[in-house]
Amino acid sequence: MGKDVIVACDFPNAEQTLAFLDKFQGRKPFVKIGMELFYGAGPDIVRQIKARGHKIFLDLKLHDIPNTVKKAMMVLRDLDVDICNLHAAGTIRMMEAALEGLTRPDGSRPLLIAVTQLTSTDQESLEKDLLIERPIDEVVMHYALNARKAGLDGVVCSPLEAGKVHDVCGADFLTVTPGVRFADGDVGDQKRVMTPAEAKKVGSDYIVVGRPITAAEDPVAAYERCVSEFIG
Ligand SMILES: O=C(O)c1cc(=O)[nH]c(=O)n1[C@@H]1O[C@H](COP(=O)(O)O)[C@@H](O)[C@H]1O
Repeated sequence: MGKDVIVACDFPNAEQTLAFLDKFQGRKPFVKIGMELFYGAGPDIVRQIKARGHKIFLDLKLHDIPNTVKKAMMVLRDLDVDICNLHAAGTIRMMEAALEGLTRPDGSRPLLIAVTQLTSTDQESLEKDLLIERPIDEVVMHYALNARKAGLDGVVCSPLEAGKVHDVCGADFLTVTPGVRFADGDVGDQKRVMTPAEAKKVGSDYIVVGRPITAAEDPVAAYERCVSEFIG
């Protein structure tokens, strides 16, 4: 899979999501289904969006004991999505168990990536709330290396860390990067942000963009702007 813009469809139900996707007419953006939509609409929304021809990143950020994560992944593998994720903080063993669960009997599986540190976390909250007294990019690299050791395909991180993750883990280790904002846009609750053009320069493989597209007056124009800045 090449570089792409993934649209975070953070809506509470199927109706709003499908009405949003209808605006794109012939185009089929790569879609992220996160907790809000999955909990609101259930697994059927994955099948519906897949049937419309979109690639899907199912962002449920699993984080539990290895056995529970493995069994949950065995359920998710039948949804036939393109990318799944979990929290790297769940340990290397948990990530290995997830990979076992996600692998189908014929050996095929969706890509699996691990969240390193959420893009809403900054150095201050890392130290004060999480009691991790290390530079945030060092923590991200450590978690990325753990994900690679477990056999995962890449990580979710800020575009600020994408270049270094590639240096440390290899050029083909995927960097899927939310925390993307236009230069003239609202940052909201994101802390570690870059523009789509900056994310391109530092070598992010995918950018994940939600509100700058979904809350725009013209979402299709906002999506096109992301594509032209990030892919050119
Ligand atoms: O795993 C994710 O997708 C994710 C990880 C992370 O560190 N930060 C992050 O923002 N996300 C998701 O990326 C999307 C970003 O949305 P916006 O902030 O609206 O662009 C949301 O759906 C988040 O759940």
